[in-house]
Amino acid sequence: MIYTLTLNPSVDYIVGLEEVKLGNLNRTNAEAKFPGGKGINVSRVLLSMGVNSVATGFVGGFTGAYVKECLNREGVKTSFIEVEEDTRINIKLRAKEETEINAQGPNISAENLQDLKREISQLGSNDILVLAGSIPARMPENIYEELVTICNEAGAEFVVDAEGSILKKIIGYQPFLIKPNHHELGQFFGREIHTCEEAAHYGRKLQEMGAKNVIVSLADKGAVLITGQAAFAANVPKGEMKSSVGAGDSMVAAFLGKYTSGTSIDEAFRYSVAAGSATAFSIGLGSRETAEDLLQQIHVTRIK
Ligand SMILES: Nc1ncnc2c1ncn2[C@@H]1O[C@H](COP(=O)(O)OP(=O)(O)OP(=O)(O)O)[C@@H](O)[C@H]1O
Ligand SMILES: O=P(O)(O)OC[C@@]1(O)O[C@H](CO)[C@@H](O)[C@@H]1O
Repeated sequence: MIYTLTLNPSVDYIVGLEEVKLGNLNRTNAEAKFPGGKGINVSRVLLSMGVNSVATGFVGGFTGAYVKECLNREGVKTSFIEVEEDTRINIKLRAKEETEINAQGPNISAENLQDLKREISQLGSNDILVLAGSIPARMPENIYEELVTICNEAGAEFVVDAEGSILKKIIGYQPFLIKPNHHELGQFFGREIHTCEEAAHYGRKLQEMGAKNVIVSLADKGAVLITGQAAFAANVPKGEMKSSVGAGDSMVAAFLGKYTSGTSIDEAFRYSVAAGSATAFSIGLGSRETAEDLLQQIHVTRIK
């Protein structure tokens, strides 16, 4: 079974404006809200592909109830731990540029944390845990290391989709997959990365440091996959960019969903790019139909 862990879920409030005028009253011309958080997005995309998963993490208050209710209504299985404070609301401004304001998240008590660790220690060798997104502000900073250690002890594979500073801490624990974007990869190595060739070079270093598979996304410039045996590059399809929120999560979901269903690794990668772009071309997560329509435009080439 695939489990997704979102330590810091959110209600994503997406608002459209012509222009953001700082220091003024701004009125929106469109708005939408979704259950958010990286692991939750992974579970929702998996479901759209017909792949079951269990979404776990901490939810609380009216916003937490909203997140849980939306997921349950869609059919995503959940096993959340209830916390006292409200799940955060993240604001995504869609004007000429995208601007995101992500909140810190609720307090997580020592008891909440113990419950989570107990849940993860129950995983087994047929399970994969996707740990994704930020750590709520008042949680221990080494929480990802603690959780992936429990995963390793339980014999479960794990995937991490989080900022470069978190990747640095967990890379040696041999994640099955990590998916930095080119900025995060650049932060990791203290340099700028602009091309698929550079991404493949530095992605290979992450694979040598412990990651079994590395996908580096470069937004509209393409993506690369580095495995123990080979490296592949893909172009991205053309389309109207609507909101990139969740595009990276869609890639993780589609790669895992396809690969664990027996699809070859390069084809799973091609599908992952299609799912990423389907989301980039949608408000909210892209549908399976949109991803499948885009597939034909995507070509994967072996580069090593
Ligand atoms: N302008 C674009 N045109 C086509 N596809 C895009 C575009 N921007 C993003 N994508 C798709 O989304 C994927 C992920 O984009 P990106 O590299 O920005 O990752 P990310 O920063 O992790 O995403 P997120 O915005 O979810 O954090 C890309 O590999 C691509 O498939
Ligand atoms: O603050 P974090 O946890 O880093 O990111 C949270 C978030 O921006 O990530 C998702 C998109 O990837 C959104 O649904 C959500 O609002």
